[in-house]
Amino acid sequence: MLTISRLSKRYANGVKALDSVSLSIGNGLFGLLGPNGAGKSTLMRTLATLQEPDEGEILFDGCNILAEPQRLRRQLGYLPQDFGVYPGVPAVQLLDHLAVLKGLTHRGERAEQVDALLQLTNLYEVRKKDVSTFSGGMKQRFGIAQALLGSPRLLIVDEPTAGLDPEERNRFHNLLSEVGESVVVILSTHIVEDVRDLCSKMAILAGGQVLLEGEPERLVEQLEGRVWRKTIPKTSVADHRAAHTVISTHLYGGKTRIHVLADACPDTGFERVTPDLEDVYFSALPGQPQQERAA
Ligand SMILES: Nc1ncnc2c1ncn2[C@@H]1O[C@H](COP(=O)(O)OP(=O)(O)OP(=O)(O)O)[C@@H](O)[C@H]1O
Repeated sequence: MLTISRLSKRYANGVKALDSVSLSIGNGLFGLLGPNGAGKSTLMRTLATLQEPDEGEILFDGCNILAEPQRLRRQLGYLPQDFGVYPGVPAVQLLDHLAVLKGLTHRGERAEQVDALLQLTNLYEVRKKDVSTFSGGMKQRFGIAQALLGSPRLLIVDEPTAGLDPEERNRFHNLLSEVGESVVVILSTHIVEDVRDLCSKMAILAGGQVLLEGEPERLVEQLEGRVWRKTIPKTSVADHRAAHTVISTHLYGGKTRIHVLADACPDTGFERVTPDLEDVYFSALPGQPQQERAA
């Protein structure tokens, strides 16, 4: 169990990246969803003990990780948003090197674990290839392999699917959900589908604050019957925003579709739709209704 209490962080330039964040995270996959600049990476780096908060407390299975970072590091796997690889080094060799850095000193055990992780991430066939030549998806799978070295109990993955094509994202999702059966996984993302497909618990972070927290299905249920859709000319978007609680706009077949939150039919031409997690996400965000849904 990971318990985060009143975590705050202000950078030297005055930006308050975390503003009294409190969360309780149990086993399974936890999705931390938020737009760019929400504070997700700051929170991930803080949990990974790479930077310190100004205030707050983090307990992992009762251990205060800010006071004893080394205890957490022994149980931690971390896939940062950007990670570099040494050029000219085959995957198997790089993974072995990272395993040594992670404290796997027994050569035989290390080789066994490196092979098993290359198999798990479907990279065994390309293990002799230079990691710097890998595609984005292969690199991310390699990133998960290195994060799983040493059998961590807490796995932190920061925006792992950004830039992946649908097939690779799907493959990555399958891999994460397999891994999530045995460890606590925190997945930070700005992609709603990542959370919808994978996570049994989630929180929405924006402006350094937790706006909403719960089970995705329950959160969607709370919007049941209250989301309305209309296709409108682009020129009347502003009028609709002035008149209704527009939670999102998106283009569909070249036309503008809006989603509106209302307890009863807002106006002529609206049809009730089954809410989805994007509706939850956009209705929770401050600054709406400027949000644009992905098509
Ligand atoms: N080292 C830093 N110094 C100053 N400001 C920073 C620093 N790192 C992040 N910030 C600012 O803190 C806020 C939160 O950034 P953070 O990277 O944690 O958000 P994020 O949700 O991960 O966003 P993204 O998806 O764009 O990475 C942003 O306004 C960002 O510009």
